[in-house]
Amino acid sequence: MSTSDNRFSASERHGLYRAIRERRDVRSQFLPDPIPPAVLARLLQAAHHAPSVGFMQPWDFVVIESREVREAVRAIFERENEKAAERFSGDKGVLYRRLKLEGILESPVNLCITCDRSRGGPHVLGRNTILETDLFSVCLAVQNLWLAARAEGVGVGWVSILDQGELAKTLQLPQEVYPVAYLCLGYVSEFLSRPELEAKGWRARLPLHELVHRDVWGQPLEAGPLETAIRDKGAFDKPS
Ligand SMILES: Cc1cc2c(cc1C)N(C[C@H](O)[C@H](O)[C@H](O)COP(=O)(O)O)c1[nH]c(=O)[nH]c(=O)c1N2
Repeated sequence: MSTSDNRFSASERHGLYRAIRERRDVRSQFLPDPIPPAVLARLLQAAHHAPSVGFMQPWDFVVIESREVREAVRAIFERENEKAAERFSGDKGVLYRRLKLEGILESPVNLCITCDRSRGGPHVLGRNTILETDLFSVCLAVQNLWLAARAEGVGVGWVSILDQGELAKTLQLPQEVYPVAYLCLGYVSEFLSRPELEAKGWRARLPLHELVHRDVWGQPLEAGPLETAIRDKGAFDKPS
């Protein structure tokens, strides 16, 4: 049996890597067109198939279409964003204030993915030592949904400039349920070819080879096949 017997076909692999490469955080390009229920259901299924600590599946999905609720969340954003802007001074502050960092009202659907920290009882397999693993699991659900959405042509924007207590109150979350991700979803006029924060000069993608260490932190990868392959960006853009 060859090592590649379990591989996806070339076109399936291309599709998966394409979704990873071309997934974007969307804020400005939302169209008002509704997302058909079958499409939204597939995205929720993708999220629900994420790995989770002890198979805890700690997530719930609050699907928000109500204008009133979205306006309340938008007001929380406005307050928090004003505070955030004050943390950046000079040119950075000017640039920050120019950035659009949410599409709460422009997108047709908002989705809050939560973590029920009490699900499955007090002792969850795998969560005894690292308590945050339930929150990590919810982040994986978010990423599954984000990638599936890209494949469906649906844009997703994560809004984290929110006071979590106020958000929980607005969404009437129970005490033990924590709002991990507030997402804006909708079809888009375009997916930008690179991160908007990079295009607008906020921050660039770091070179991967500088982030890969050998055996212990700080020990760079020596020149060799792995280092060469990592530097060959084309291999990721066009996987064989
Ligand atoms: C946990 C978390 C929280 C946020 C984000 C992401 C994640 C993972 N991002 C999106 C973020 O800015 C974006 O992913 C990067 O700029 C990279 O761009 P692409 O996602 O590749 O388009 C984000 N974007 C934004 O405009 N407002 C926000 O509040 C947040 N919050």
